[in-house]
Amino acid sequence: MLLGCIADDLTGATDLSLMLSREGLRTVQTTGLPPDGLDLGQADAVVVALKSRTIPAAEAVAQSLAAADWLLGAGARRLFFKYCSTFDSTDAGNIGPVAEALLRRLGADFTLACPAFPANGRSIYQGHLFVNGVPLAESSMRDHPLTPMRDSDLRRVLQRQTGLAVGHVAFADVEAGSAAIARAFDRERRAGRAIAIVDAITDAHLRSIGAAAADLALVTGGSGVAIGLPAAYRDAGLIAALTPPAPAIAAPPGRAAILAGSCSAATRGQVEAAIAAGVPAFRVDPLAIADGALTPAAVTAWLAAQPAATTPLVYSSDAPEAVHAVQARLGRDKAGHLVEDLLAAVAAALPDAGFRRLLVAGGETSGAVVAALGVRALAIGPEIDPGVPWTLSLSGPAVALALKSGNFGTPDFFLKAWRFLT
Ligand SMILES: Nc1ncnc2c1ncn2[C@@H]1O[C@H](COP(=O)(O)OP(=O)(O)O)[C@@H](O)[C@H]1O
Ligand SMILES: O=C(O)[C@@H](O)C(=O)COP(=O)(O)O
Repeated sequence: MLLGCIADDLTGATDLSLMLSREGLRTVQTTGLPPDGLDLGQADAVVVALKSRTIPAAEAVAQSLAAADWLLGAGARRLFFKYCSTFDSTDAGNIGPVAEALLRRLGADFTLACPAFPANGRSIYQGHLFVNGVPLAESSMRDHPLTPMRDSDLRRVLQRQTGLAVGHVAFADVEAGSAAIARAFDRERRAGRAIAIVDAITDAHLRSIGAAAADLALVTGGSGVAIGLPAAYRDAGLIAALTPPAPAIAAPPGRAAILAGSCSAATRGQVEAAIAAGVPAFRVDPLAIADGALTPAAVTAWLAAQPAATTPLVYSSDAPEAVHAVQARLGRDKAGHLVEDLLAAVAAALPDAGFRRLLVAGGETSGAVVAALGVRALAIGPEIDPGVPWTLSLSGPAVALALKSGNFGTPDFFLKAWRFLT
């Protein structure tokens, strides 16, 4: 293994795994620390998916260090810390504290931070993150249920999370190419800055950043900044060759269902489009879970009762005002856990009910679902949309899973995803 990756949520991990495998690294993804005896085969990269984005910072650090130790023990020569392309975090963490701890563990004094992902509309200019052309703090991310992002300047956001000095490599250096970026890294390092936000607007910028980062023991960012790493590692002689990804995966036969626990704008649009197209849909009301009126068994029974030719949808996705009202009644974390636990319990019952193809929307939601299913490792299959592949379970029940980041995918994602399965 060359590259050991630690992702702070599950959909982020599949996003990164897709990028690495598409660019030529043989990649295996695990949920939590790899299970004992997992055959890593010829893997060039292992991506460990944690569920550490919104847990207390000290726990996120401890889990990330445990993953780092496992990966380094298994031979990793470089580490990658994957967080969200919208930099999802709070002033308490967890991006700063985890990056800081990983640097210390590696004995390294410098890394970069770059969540840009142009294929999904995330770009960074003069340290500010834009989402589909809108400053982060004016995008729908300002109303995220768990990590509302109210400052677009990533230098300020990150500096509030860490005692290390945060630096910046700006557009002019990035546009000038990998040699200029490498010089800028040196400049930042000599100035005592340990983490530099790096501007990037295009994939070409990200490839230049990758080339300049081949020597860094730790890279941090979204999946976008991984685009240039495989070729850079090959050019640096760290791996012999790039390996093209497998073209398709054979999904286990069985029924299909969609579970959506994301309240992000893209998912809400996908829910609306699916309902408009006639997909049978069940709306989960968090208050009904809280007062015991809605149980996982009732939802599972509803799914099983839908016509076999349909792909039913269970969703809790709601508009920001409705989410705020629920959170005011139940508390933010309790509301989140009630919904996650219900969808996870439903998912756990689905393989035995004949459902073997599941599309899950939402990072936290996917983490809860995959844990409940008992799936510990995933093979990466074809891309549905940028950042979202089909995956196949390598442990636990045989299921095909599309784990969709809340804000990814075209409006018809819930309708078209099935076409990519064989
Ligand atoms: N109607 C709702 N009211 C309050 N919280 C909700 C509701 N629906 C889902 N949630 C919670 O919001 C969070 C969404 O996070 P996540 O699944 O990561 O989606 P995303 O990928 O969009 O960030 C989860 O904790 C989920 O349980
Ligand atoms: O980088 C990204 O945007 C995604 O890979 C990701 O991490 C998304 O997280 P969720 O929106 O919580 O699914």
